[in-house]
Amino acid sequence: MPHLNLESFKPLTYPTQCGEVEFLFQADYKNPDEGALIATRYKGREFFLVYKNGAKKLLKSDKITRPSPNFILKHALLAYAECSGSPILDSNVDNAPENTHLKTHDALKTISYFAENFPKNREVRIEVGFGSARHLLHQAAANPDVLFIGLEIHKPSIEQALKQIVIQNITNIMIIDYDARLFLEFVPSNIVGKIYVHFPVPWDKKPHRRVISEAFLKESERALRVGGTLELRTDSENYYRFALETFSSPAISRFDVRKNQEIAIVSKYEDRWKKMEKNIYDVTFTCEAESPEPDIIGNFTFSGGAVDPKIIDRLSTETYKREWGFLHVERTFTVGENGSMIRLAMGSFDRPESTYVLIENGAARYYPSFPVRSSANLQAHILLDELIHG
Ligand SMILES: C[S@@+](CC[C@H](N)C(=O)[O-])C[C@H]1O[C@@H](n2cnc3c(N)ncnc32)[C@H](O)[C@@H]1O
Repeated sequence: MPHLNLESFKPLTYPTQCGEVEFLFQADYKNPDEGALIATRYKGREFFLVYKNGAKKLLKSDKITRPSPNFILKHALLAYAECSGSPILDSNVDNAPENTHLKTHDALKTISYFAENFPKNREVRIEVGFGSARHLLHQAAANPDVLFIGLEIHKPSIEQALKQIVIQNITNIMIIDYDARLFLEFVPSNIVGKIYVHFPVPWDKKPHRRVISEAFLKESERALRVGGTLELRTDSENYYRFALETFSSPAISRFDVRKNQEIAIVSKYEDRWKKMEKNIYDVTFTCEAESPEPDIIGNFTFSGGAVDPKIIDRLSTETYKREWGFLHVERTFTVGENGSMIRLAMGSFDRPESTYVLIENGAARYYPSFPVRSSANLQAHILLDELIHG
């Protein structure tokens, strides 16, 4: 993770512009000696830099709002140090200019792109955790009429894929840096031809983090068109057994199992397992029925009426558990003289979302972007709205 180790941290006067980078405001931890978040805008992305005041004085990215590609973050870190006059002791941030491959691509999309206007004019295929992107690139080149959506959460893999998309001049791939477990809720019903889940992380010690789950399967079934398939390929005996159990629960669809089946393109992982002579399992789920469109109503605006800052402090001690999921205020911050900010975890237990709510002049809003518009997040929002308005 790119970071700077500073000799001393010097705050800015906000808002301020430093070249093309804007620094908008600073949110201090409740104990300001711990550090602060710095709201930053660059190349159309808004995110927080984090200053951590410990044995070292570190300036790095906030995990929740971290921008992609990495160039944006690196540039913002260096801009902060330069404009504030904070001397850098050491860092792992190079001063490399923006990668020209990344500059010209428009394959990288945000979740709001899909949430607002999901492309529906052609068959969609989704690859979950594309890694080296060998399979994704191969499939896209072989099926030019199909739109491929690649989901990944590992930034270097995303940058690699974007580079290859430009080099190979591929126009039918969209990449998104997003958790696959959250993404499917945004996909309209009955438009997906295939969902590939190849060699997912087995998470044997933390099975709740697995991509495959009953909820994922339900959403896949809704998004798939009749005859569409969800293809799990794994070398993990445990994951295979877990998938069999999970795939057995829905009543209306069927699945097939194959062992050591050859496919057209072999991924880096598959290469490795083959050399080790491991068994490779395919579990393929086929959708057999049309699904209705999802019925998610509501939005993420807060009702009017001033928010009492004292309530924010009280909220931070509790986790509110409900049948749809939970709401938990993880941290509170102060912003300037009268503002505050909270960091929340919310939504469903197996797909929690972390987000920030900024409170200025008694009015609350999510910052820098709305949570994902899932039914559990909307429920959590309704609860939060009630709580902060007493
Ligand atoms: C073991 S690698 C396999 C990569 C590739 N499919 C292959 O066969 O070579 C698993 C990939 O899934 C990604 N991943 C893990 N959890 C994910 C999630 N919830 N959403 C999207 N990608 C995820 C990881 O970052 C990693 O690149």
